[in-house]
Amino acid sequence: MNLYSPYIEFNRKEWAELQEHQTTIPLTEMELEQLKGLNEEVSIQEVKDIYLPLTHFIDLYASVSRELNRLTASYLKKEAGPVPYIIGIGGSVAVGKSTAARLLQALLARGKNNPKVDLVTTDGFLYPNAVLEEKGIMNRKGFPESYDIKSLIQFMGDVKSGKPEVKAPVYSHLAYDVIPGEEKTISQPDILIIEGINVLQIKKETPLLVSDFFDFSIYIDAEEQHIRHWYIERFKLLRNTAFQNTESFFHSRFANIGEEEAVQTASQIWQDINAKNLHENILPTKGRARLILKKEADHSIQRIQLRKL
Ligand SMILES: Nc1ncnc2c1ncn2[C@@H]1O[C@H](COP(=O)(O)OP(=O)(O)O)[C@@H](O)[C@H]1O
Ligand SMILES: CC(C)(COP(=O)(O)O)[C@@H](O)C(=O)NCCC(=O)O
Repeated sequence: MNLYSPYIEFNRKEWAELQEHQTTIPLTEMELEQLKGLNEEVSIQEVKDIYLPLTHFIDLYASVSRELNRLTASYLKKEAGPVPYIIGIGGSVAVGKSTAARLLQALLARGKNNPKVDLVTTDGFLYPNAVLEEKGIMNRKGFPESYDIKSLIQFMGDVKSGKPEVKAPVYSHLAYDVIPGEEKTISQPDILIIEGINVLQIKKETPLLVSDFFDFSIYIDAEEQHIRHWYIERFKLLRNTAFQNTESFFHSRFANIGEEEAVQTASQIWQDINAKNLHENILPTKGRARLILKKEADHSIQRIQLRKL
């Protein structure tokens, strides 16, 4: 290992072995099966080797952060109030952010004192399709200009300040749009996970960045060829499920297309929109994450990089 690298690097085996020194009771077989139901995609081995050590590591950081908040309040003689520990998860479209976020939420909620763990995705802060159409940027959904970044920053500030009830708009992959009037209420969680392709981006128009509110950040990385394949597979899955729903934005266009045409369509959308966004706006944010999880073709995480500070 390069002693002067900004990262501490682990291969899968080294990371999994961190778990052996844990005193916390490991997941029971029944809990693992329950998690499988929640995250049918992630293998139990992946939970044991990667996500359990990650959960314990984040737990450690969160408990030190809580102690620092307590000591600060005591020194300043000011009651700090509840300050959520905020974890950001970034990475490409279809790299596995929401799958990892759901699993991490379930595992962290099992921690000492059963912390309240909420999960929000930045998709909800996309402008509605009507606005994207009006701005002529429907083909740039997911690019920085397609988000109401000021509302997202306001949301982050309200949550971090411990406001009792903070509302986040909700995006539907079925409708392919923000759901009018639908909101998710965040009520002083102990931990908030916020996942999205833009969580580590630097925007010049806002004095603060989304990541200024983070206590920890993760970038899920993979070779583009793998992510493209995962995107196409997800599109095919959606075609056979969500797109069959007449409510789906894509129903009329994609519900009855053949497999070959579905692959061609997904490949074109990937190339024209998501790959361009990955190169221009998402991959450049990888170095800002505290932890980089590198996936291989089968979604298994084989390399973990922890930025020293
Ligand atoms: N660990 C995993 N094992 C197997 N499949 C996965 C895993 N993580 C994600 N996937 C699959 O990859 C695709 C993209 O995952 P998703 O969580 O939707 O990505 P994102 O939220 O980054 O867009 C989905 O079809 C999902 O089922
Ligand atoms: C809404 C999204 C920007 C969010 O990305 P994700 O949650 O998939 O990481 C993306 O799924 C998307 O819709 N991109 C536009 C091009 C496309 O239809 O894939």
